[in-house]
This record gives sequence, structure tokens and C-alpha cells, in this order.
Amino acid sequence: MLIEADHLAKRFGDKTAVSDVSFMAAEGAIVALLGANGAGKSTAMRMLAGFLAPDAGEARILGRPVSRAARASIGYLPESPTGFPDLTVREFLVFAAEARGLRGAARRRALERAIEAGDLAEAVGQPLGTLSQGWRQRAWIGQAFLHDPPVLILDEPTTALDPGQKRRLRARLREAAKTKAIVVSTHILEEAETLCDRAIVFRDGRVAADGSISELVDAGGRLTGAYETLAGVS
Ligand SMILES: Nc1ncnc2c1ncn2[C@@H]1O[C@H](COP(=O)(O)OP(=O)(O)OP(=O)(O)O)[C@@H](O)[C@H]1O
Repeated sequence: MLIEADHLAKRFGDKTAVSDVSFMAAEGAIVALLGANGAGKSTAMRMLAGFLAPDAGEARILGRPVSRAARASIGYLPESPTGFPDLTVREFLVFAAEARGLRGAARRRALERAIEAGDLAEAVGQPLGTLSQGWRQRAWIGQAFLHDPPVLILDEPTTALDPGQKRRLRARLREAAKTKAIVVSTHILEEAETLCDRAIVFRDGRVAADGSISELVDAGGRLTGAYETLAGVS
């Protein structure tokens, strides 16, 4: 199994953000994490990506605890990514490649892959701090694809993108899913319906449902009814 969340739990002070969350994702699957604001999706994704240590449970990537999994195996897009305002897109990608130990021809290939993944050619010379929100998102999407990892953990990857770029990224993710396991969070139910194979609905830090999209949708192919009931929203 490429991605495993095994009874993950995380508290911040008195607030339980994630409680006893377990799910898996295999190669060939795009799994949507759905749920209301504050339901725990980003916290779960940060633990899966190895950026936040769980209080209990374990995140595993390719069968290894994420703390010991190779950095090379995970591509992560944080929610609302910021930072590195003075680096150009190219310098940012070079920095990310070097942080992953890529040099020479491997680094050049990685940069080409990232520029293609984020459709970044026009912006390579522009500092991140001067990019619009959507372009900055694209630079960070490129960073997630840089090293061609088998696992992608993408927190609201299409939120800031224009309609054309949303379409392009969804097509890229469908193509990438042939050889990768991908977890995406989204508030766009139509995106989960058309892009994803499975949905995991979070409610108050717990998994309220984990099923195939075809099981969860209504006769019209819509997730809205199941989502509102399971996520506890209307
Ligand atoms: N660093 C933190 N310190 C304190 N509380 C936090 C921290 N990170 C998350 N939380 C809290 O944990 C809960 C879950 O937050 P999380 O960001 O995981 O939700 P989410 O489902 O991703 O929400 P959204 O859809 O709004 O992005 C929220 O109540 C949030 O306020």
C-alpha cells in the first residue's frame, strides 16, 4: 500500500483536530478528502506528508513510517503555500531539487518536469513574492511533481487556479494516478465526482465515511446529498 493512515490522532491544546483516522490509498487511485472547514483534512495531510508528528497512530508511505520514508517518495502541496518571496520560480525549484539531493542531469530533468506540471514556463524568472496567488500555487504544484514521487499529497490543489488551469491539473492528476497514489483535499464536490475514485468524508476530526464515488453519489451522479449528511453540513 502506498499511503496508510493508521489510527492517526492530533490535538492542539484542548482542540482535537484529528481523532482515530485510518484510511489507505493504493497506486492508481485518487482519493478525495472532503469535510467542512476545520474538520481535520489539512492536519491529516500534514501528518501523512511527514510535516506534523501525530500524537498517536502512524502514517506510512510505501509501508515505512513516514518519519523514515525517503523524502523522494512524497510530493506535498501545503494549503495556502507561502515563503521564499525573493526567489524566482526557477531558483525555488532548484532549491527544492537540491534539498532532495538532485544534481546534474537528474536536476535538469526534475526542473523540466516541475515547469511542465505547473505550466510555469512564462514565469520561471519571476520572484515568488511578485506572483499572483494562482501562479504561486502553480509554482508549488511544480515543486510537488519535481522528483516524480510515487505519492502525491495535495491540499486543495485547484482552489486558486483559473478554470483552464483547473482542467489542466485535473487531467495531469488523472494521468499521474496511473502510476501513483494521490490524496487531494477539496471543497469542490464536482471535482471529487469527476476526478476522484474514492472519497473520505471528515467530520469533527473523524472519518465519517470512506467509499467509492460511485457508492456515494445519488442517481444524478452528485455527491451533495451524501456529503451534507455525512459531513454534518447543509
Ligand atoms: N497549528 C494549529 N494550532 C491550533 N489549532 C490548529 C492548528 N492547526 C489546525 N488546528 C485546528 O485543528 C482543526 C482542524 O483544522 P484543519 O486545518 O485540519 O481543518 P481542515 O479540514 O483542513 O479545514 P479547511 O477546510 O478550513 O481547510 C481546526 O479546529 C483548526 O483550528
